[in-house]
Amino acid sequence: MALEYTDEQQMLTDLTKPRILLMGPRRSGKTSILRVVFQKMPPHETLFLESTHAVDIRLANNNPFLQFQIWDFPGDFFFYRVSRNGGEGGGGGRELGGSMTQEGEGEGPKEGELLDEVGVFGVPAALVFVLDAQDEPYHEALTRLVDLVARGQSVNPSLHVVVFIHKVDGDLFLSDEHKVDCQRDVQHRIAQELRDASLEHVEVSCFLTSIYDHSIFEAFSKIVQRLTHQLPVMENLLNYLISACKMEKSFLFDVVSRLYLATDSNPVDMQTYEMCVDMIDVVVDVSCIYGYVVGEERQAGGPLGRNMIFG
Ligand SMILES: Nc1nc2c(ncn2[C@@H]2O[C@H](COP(=O)(O)OP(=O)(O)OP(=O)(O)O)[C@@H](O)[C@H]2O)c(=O)[nH]1
Repeated sequence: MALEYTDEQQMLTDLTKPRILLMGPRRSGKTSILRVVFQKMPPHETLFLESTHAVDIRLANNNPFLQFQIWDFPGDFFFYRVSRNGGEGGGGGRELGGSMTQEGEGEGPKEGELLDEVGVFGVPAALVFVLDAQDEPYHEALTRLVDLVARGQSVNPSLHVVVFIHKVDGDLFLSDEHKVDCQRDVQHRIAQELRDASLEHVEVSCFLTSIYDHSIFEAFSKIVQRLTHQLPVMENLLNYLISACKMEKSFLFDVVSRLYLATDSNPVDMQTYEMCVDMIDVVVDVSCIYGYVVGEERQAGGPLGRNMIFG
Protein backbone atom coordinates (compact mmCIF):
# COMPACT_ATOMS: atom_id res chain seq x y z
CA MET A 1 0.00 0.00 0.00
CA ALA A 2 1.46 3.38 -0.94
CA LEU A 3 1.42 6.46 1.21
CA GLU A 4 -0.93 9.07 -0.17
CA TYR A 5 0.94 11.99 1.32
CA THR A 6 3.60 14.08 -0.31
CA ASP A 7 4.80 15.50 3.00
CA GLU A 8 4.18 15.21 6.71
CA GLN A 9 2.66 18.66 7.04
CA GLN A 10 -0.05 17.69 4.61
CA MET A 11 -0.86 14.70 6.75
CA LEU A 12 -0.82 16.68 9.98
CA THR A 13 -3.70 18.82 8.76
CA ASP A 14 -5.66 15.96 7.23
CA LEU A 15 -8.95 15.75 9.09
CA THR A 16 -9.58 12.18 7.95
CA LYS A 17 -6.63 10.74 9.91
CA PRO A 18 -7.58 9.25 13.27
CA ARG A 19 -6.47 11.05 16.38
CA ILE A 20 -5.28 9.88 19.73
CA LEU A 21 -6.09 12.60 22.24
CA LEU A 22 -3.95 12.45 25.38
CA MET A 23 -5.78 14.29 28.15
CA GLY A 24 -5.74 14.29 31.92
CA PRO A 25 -4.56 16.26 34.95
CA ARG A 26 -1.24 18.06 35.10
CA ARG A 27 1.80 15.86 35.73
CA SER A 28 -0.20 12.68 35.19
CA GLY A 29 2.35 11.50 32.59
CA LYS A 30 0.91 12.32 29.14
CA THR A 31 4.06 13.73 27.56
CA SER A 32 6.19 10.99 29.14
CA ILE A 33 4.03 8.33 27.48
CA LEU A 34 4.42 10.03 24.11
CA ARG A 35 8.18 10.32 24.46
CA VAL A 36 8.77 6.79 25.74
CA VAL A 37 6.53 5.01 23.23
CA PHE A 38 7.24 7.02 20.10
CA GLN A 39 10.59 8.70 20.63
CA LYS A 40 12.39 5.99 22.60
CA MET A 41 13.16 8.31 25.49
CA PRO A 42 14.51 6.29 28.44
CA PRO A 43 11.78 6.39 31.16
CA HIS A 44 13.99 7.97 33.85
CA GLU A 45 14.70 10.94 31.55
CA THR A 46 11.02 11.93 31.67
CA LEU A 47 11.73 13.24 35.17
CA PHE A 48 13.15 16.35 33.49
CA LEU A 49 10.26 17.03 31.12
CA GLU A 50 8.65 20.42 31.40
CA SER A 51 4.92 20.96 31.60
CA THR A 52 3.06 21.27 28.31
CA HIS A 53 1.60 24.75 27.85
CA ALA A 54 -0.25 24.44 24.55
CA VAL A 55 -1.72 21.60 22.54
CA ASP A 56 1.14 19.76 20.87
CA ILE A 57 0.18 17.85 17.74
CA ARG A 58 2.45 15.06 16.51
CA LEU A 59 2.33 12.63 13.67
CA ALA A 60 2.83 8.87 13.90
CA ASN A 61 3.62 7.67 10.41
CA ASN A 62 5.73 4.55 10.72
CA ASN A 63 4.00 2.46 8.08
CA PRO A 64 0.71 2.35 6.14
CA PHE A 65 -1.08 0.70 9.07
CA LEU A 66 0.20 3.06 11.70
CA GLN A 67 -0.81 6.55 10.67
CA PHE A 68 -2.47 8.87 13.09
CA GLN A 69 -2.10 12.14 14.90
CA ILE A 70 -1.34 12.34 18.59
CA TRP A 71 -2.55 15.42 20.42
CA ASP A 72 -0.84 16.06 23.75
CA PHE A 73 -2.97 18.44 25.79
CA PRO A 74 -1.86 20.58 28.72
CA GLY A 75 -3.30 19.36 32.04
CA ASP A 76 -5.50 22.44 32.39
CA PHE A 77 -6.69 22.43 28.77
CA PHE A 78 -9.90 24.26 28.13
CA PHE A 79 -10.60 25.57 24.65
CA TYR A 80 -6.88 26.25 24.32
CA ARG A 81 -5.06 27.79 21.43
CA VAL A 82 -2.98 25.70 19.03
CA SER A 83 0.80 25.92 19.32
CA ARG A 84 3.06 26.09 16.32
CA ASN A 85 6.39 25.37 17.90
CA GLY A 86 5.42 21.97 19.32
CA GLY A 87 8.15 21.95 21.94
CA GLU A 88 11.33 20.00 21.75
CA GLY A 89 11.93 16.65 20.09
CA GLY A 90 9.95 17.22 16.90
CA GLY A 91 12.74 16.10 14.62
CA GLY A 92 13.72 13.17 16.82
CA GLY A 93 13.19 10.51 14.20
CA ARG A 94 10.78 8.99 11.76
CA GLU A 95 8.33 7.89 14.40
CA LEU A 96 6.81 11.26 15.02
CA GLY A 97 6.88 14.16 12.64
CA GLY A 98 7.18 17.79 13.62
CA SER A 99 4.64 19.98 15.25
CA MET A 100 1.70 21.57 13.59
CA THR A 101 3.05 24.04 11.06
CA GLN A 102 0.73 23.85 8.09
CA GLU A 103 -1.26 26.91 7.10
CA GLY A 104 -3.62 25.19 4.66
CA GLU A 105 -6.99 26.84 4.21
CA GLY A 106 -10.08 25.18 5.64
CA GLU A 107 -8.06 22.25 7.01
CA GLY A 108 -6.72 21.69 10.53
CA PRO A 109 -6.76 24.26 13.29
CA LYS A 110 -4.39 27.20 12.92
CA GLU A 111 -2.40 29.11 15.47
CA GLY A 112 -4.52 31.41 17.60
CA GLU A 113 -7.73 29.64 16.60
CA LEU A 114 -9.94 28.53 19.47
CA LEU A 115 -10.32 24.79 19.67
CA ASP A 116 -13.90 23.80 20.34
CA GLU A 117 -15.38 20.31 20.78
CA VAL A 118 -15.86 19.86 17.03
CA GLY A 119 -12.26 20.88 16.38
CA VAL A 120 -11.00 18.30 18.86
CA PHE A 121 -13.41 15.37 18.69
CA GLY A 122 -14.94 15.83 15.24
CA VAL A 123 -12.97 13.04 13.49
CA PRO A 124 -12.41 9.33 14.26
CA ALA A 125 -10.61 9.53 17.57
CA ALA A 126 -9.68 7.87 20.81
CA LEU A 127 -9.76 9.93 23.98
CA VAL A 128 -7.00 8.60 26.22
CA PHE A 129 -7.46 9.98 29.71
CA VAL A 130 -4.29 9.60 31.78
CA LEU A 131 -5.07 9.27 35.49
CA ASP A 132 -2.19 9.38 37.98
CA ALA A 133 -2.79 6.29 40.15
CA GLN A 134 -0.43 7.67 42.80
CA ASP A 135 -2.43 10.87 43.19
CA GLU A 136 -5.43 9.87 45.26
CA PRO A 137 -8.22 10.85 45.70
CA TYR A 138 -9.24 10.89 42.06
CA HIS A 139 -12.41 12.90 42.48
CA GLU A 140 -11.34 16.00 40.54
CA ALA A 141 -9.77 13.96 37.76
CA LEU A 142 -12.85 11.78 37.34
CA THR A 143 -15.13 14.82 37.21
CA ARG A 144 -12.92 16.15 34.44
CA LEU A 145 -13.06 12.81 32.63
CA VAL A 146 -16.86 12.78 32.66
CA ASP A 147 -16.97 16.35 31.40
CA LEU A 148 -14.67 15.42 28.50
CA VAL A 149 -16.69 12.30 27.70
CA ALA A 150 -19.89 14.37 27.61
CA ARG A 151 -18.31 16.92 25.29
CA GLY A 152 -16.78 14.24 23.07
CA GLN A 153 -19.95 12.18 22.80
CA SER A 154 -22.01 15.23 21.87
CA VAL A 155 -20.06 15.66 18.63
CA ASN A 156 -18.73 12.13 18.06
CA PRO A 157 -20.87 9.26 19.40
CA SER A 158 -18.33 6.71 18.15
CA LEU A 159 -15.48 8.27 20.15
CA HIS A 160 -13.37 5.57 21.85
CA VAL A 161 -12.81 6.35 25.51
CA VAL A 162 -9.84 4.80 27.26
CA VAL A 163 -8.46 5.48 30.75
CA PHE A 164 -4.84 4.78 31.58
CA ILE A 165 -4.55 4.16 35.32
CA HIS A 166 -0.98 5.33 35.11
CA LYS A 167 2.18 5.13 37.27
CA VAL A 168 1.26 1.76 38.78
CA ASP A 169 4.87 1.13 39.76
CA GLY A 170 7.23 1.76 42.65
CA ASP A 171 6.62 1.08 46.35
CA LEU A 172 2.94 1.93 46.17
CA PHE A 173 2.17 -0.84 43.67
CA LEU A 174 4.45 -3.70 44.55
CA SER A 175 1.85 -6.46 44.31
CA ASP A 176 -0.44 -7.33 41.39
CA GLU A 177 -3.27 -7.58 43.87
CA HIS A 178 -2.90 -3.93 44.77
CA LYS A 179 -2.96 -2.96 41.08
CA VAL A 180 -6.10 -4.97 40.42
CA ASP A 181 -7.80 -3.43 43.49
CA CYS A 182 -6.93 0.02 42.22
CA GLN A 183 -8.32 -0.79 38.76
CA ARG A 184 -11.54 -2.14 40.25
CA ASP A 185 -11.97 0.95 42.41
CA VAL A 186 -11.39 3.35 39.51
CA GLN A 187 -13.69 1.42 37.18
CA HIS A 188 -16.42 1.44 39.81
CA ARG A 189 -16.11 5.16 40.39
CA ILE A 190 -16.10 5.93 36.66
CA ALA A 191 -19.27 3.87 36.18
CA GLN A 192 -20.91 5.76 39.04
CA GLU A 193 -19.91 9.19 37.71
CA LEU A 194 -21.10 8.27 34.21
CA ARG A 195 -24.43 7.11 35.61
CA ASP A 196 -24.85 10.37 37.50
CA ALA A 197 -24.23 12.24 34.25
CA SER A 198 -26.66 9.99 32.30
CA LEU A 199 -23.75 8.68 30.23
CA GLU A 200 -23.95 5.04 31.32
CA HIS A 201 -24.17 3.93 27.67
CA VAL A 202 -20.57 5.06 27.06
CA GLU A 203 -18.06 2.23 27.10
CA VAL A 204 -14.85 3.11 28.93
CA SER A 205 -11.86 0.75 28.88
CA CYS A 206 -9.28 0.95 31.65
CA PHE A 207 -5.64 -0.15 31.47
CA LEU A 208 -3.02 -0.30 34.21
CA THR A 209 0.07 1.37 32.79
CA SER A 210 3.59 2.45 33.62
CA ILE A 211 6.41 3.75 31.46
CA TYR A 212 8.80 1.57 33.47
CA ASP A 213 7.55 -1.71 31.96
CA HIS A 214 5.83 -3.04 28.84
CA SER A 215 2.32 -2.23 30.04
CA ILE A 216 2.27 1.13 28.29
CA PHE A 217 3.16 -0.51 24.94
CA GLU A 218 0.50 -3.16 25.40
CA ALA A 219 -2.15 -0.54 26.21
CA PHE A 220 -1.14 1.72 23.33
CA SER A 221 -1.21 -1.24 20.94
CA LYS A 222 -4.86 -1.82 21.84
CA ILE A 223 -5.75 1.78 21.09
CA VAL A 224 -4.01 1.73 17.73
CA GLN A 225 -5.85 -1.49 16.87
CA ARG A 226 -9.20 0.14 17.60
CA LEU A 227 -8.40 2.85 15.10
CA THR A 228 -7.25 0.42 12.40
CA HIS A 229 -9.92 -0.47 9.82
CA GLN A 230 -7.95 -3.45 8.52
CA LEU A 231 -7.80 -5.16 11.94
CA PRO A 232 -10.31 -7.99 11.25
CA VAL A 233 -8.49 -8.91 8.02
CA MET A 234 -5.09 -8.88 9.71
CA GLU A 235 -6.39 -11.01 12.60
CA ASN A 236 -7.80 -13.53 10.15
CA LEU A 237 -4.51 -13.73 8.27
CA LEU A 238 -2.63 -14.33 11.52
CA ASN A 239 -5.13 -17.04 12.47
CA TYR A 240 -4.43 -18.76 9.14
CA LEU A 241 -0.71 -18.34 9.72
CA ILE A 242 -0.63 -19.99 13.13
CA SER A 243 -2.80 -22.88 12.03
CA ALA A 244 -0.83 -23.47 8.80
CA CYS A 245 2.56 -23.19 10.51
CA LYS A 246 1.53 -24.81 13.80
CA MET A 247 2.58 -21.79 15.82
CA GLU A 248 1.40 -21.00 19.33
CA LYS A 249 1.01 -17.26 18.91
CA SER A 250 1.70 -14.52 16.37
CA PHE A 251 1.91 -10.73 16.46
CA LEU A 252 2.22 -8.22 13.66
CA PHE A 253 4.62 -5.61 15.03
CA ASP A 254 5.54 -2.11 14.07
CA VAL A 255 9.27 -2.44 14.59
CA VAL A 256 9.90 1.25 15.17
CA SER A 257 7.48 1.73 18.06
CA ARG A 258 7.28 -1.92 19.31
CA LEU A 259 3.49 -1.66 19.20
CA TYR A 260 1.67 -4.68 17.84
CA LEU A 261 -0.86 -3.85 15.16
CA ALA A 262 -2.68 -7.19 15.27
CA THR A 263 -2.51 -10.63 16.78
CA ASP A 264 -4.36 -13.92 16.29
CA SER A 265 -7.40 -14.76 18.38
CA ASN A 266 -5.51 -16.75 21.04
CA PRO A 267 -5.19 -14.82 24.31
CA VAL A 268 -2.23 -12.44 24.66
CA ASP A 269 0.17 -13.29 27.41
CA MET A 270 2.38 -10.46 28.58
CA GLN A 271 5.49 -12.63 28.81
CA THR A 272 5.21 -13.72 25.17
CA TYR A 273 4.76 -10.10 24.13
CA GLU A 274 7.83 -9.05 26.15
CA MET A 275 9.88 -11.88 24.65
CA CYS A 276 8.96 -10.77 21.13
CA VAL A 277 9.89 -7.16 21.95
CA ASP A 278 13.26 -8.35 23.27
CA MET A 279 13.80 -10.31 20.05
CA ILE A 280 12.99 -7.25 17.96
CA ASP A 281 15.53 -5.27 19.99
CA VAL A 282 18.19 -7.88 19.24
CA VAL A 283 17.33 -7.97 15.51
CA VAL A 284 17.37 -4.16 15.31
CA ASP A 285 20.70 -3.94 17.18
CA VAL A 286 22.28 -6.51 14.86
CA SER A 287 20.79 -4.77 11.81
CA CYS A 288 22.30 -1.49 12.97
CA ILE A 289 25.72 -3.14 12.68
CA TYR A 290 25.18 -5.27 9.57
CA GLY A 291 22.13 -3.57 7.95
CA TYR A 292 22.42 -2.11 4.48
CA VAL A 293 22.56 1.64 3.77
CA VAL A 294 19.78 3.29 1.76
CA GLY A 295 20.93 6.71 0.51
CA GLU A 296 22.21 8.61 3.51
CA GLU A 297 20.23 6.62 6.00
CA ARG A 298 21.04 3.26 7.57
CA GLN A 299 17.92 1.10 7.73
CA ALA A 300 17.64 -0.09 11.31
CA GLY A 301 14.98 -2.57 10.24
CA GLY A 302 17.42 -3.96 7.67
CA PRO A 303 15.93 -6.21 5.02
CA LEU A 304 13.07 -6.97 7.43
CA GLY A 305 11.70 -3.46 7.04
CA ARG A 306 9.51 -1.76 9.57
CA ASN A 307 6.92 -4.47 10.11
CA MET A 308 7.64 -7.90 11.40
CA ILE A 309 5.59 -10.98 12.14
CA PHE A 310 6.62 -13.02 15.14
CA GLY A 311 5.19 -16.42 15.84
N1 LIG B 1 6.53 6.56 38.59
C1 LIG B 1 6.15 6.97 37.40
N2 LIG B 1 6.32 8.26 37.03
C2 LIG B 1 5.92 8.64 35.80
C3 LIG B 1 5.34 7.74 34.87
N3 LIG B 1 5.03 8.42 33.74
C4 LIG B 1 5.42 9.70 33.95
N4 LIG B 1 5.94 9.84 35.18
C5 LIG B 1 6.49 11.07 35.79
O1 LIG B 1 5.44 12.01 35.93
C6 LIG B 1 5.94 13.33 35.84
C7 LIG B 1 5.08 14.18 34.93
O2 LIG B 1 5.18 13.68 33.62
P1 LIG B 1 4.72 14.51 32.34
O3 LIG B 1 4.82 13.58 31.19
O4 LIG B 1 5.43 15.81 32.23
O5 LIG B 1 3.19 14.80 32.69
P2 LIG B 1 2.11 15.57 31.79
O6 LIG B 1 0.80 14.90 32.05
O7 LIG B 1 2.53 15.67 30.38
O8 LIG B 1 2.11 16.99 32.50
P3 LIG B 1 1.53 18.39 31.93
O9 LIG B 1 2.27 18.72 30.68
O10 LIG B 1 1.81 19.35 33.06
O11 LIG B 1 0.05 18.21 31.73
C8 LIG B 1 7.40 13.20 35.38
O12 LIG B 1 8.23 13.40 36.49
C9 LIG B 1 7.51 11.75 34.89
O13 LIG B 1 8.81 11.18 35.10
C10 LIG B 1 5.18 6.36 35.28
O14 LIG B 1 4.70 5.48 34.56
N5 LIG B 1 5.61 6.05 36.55
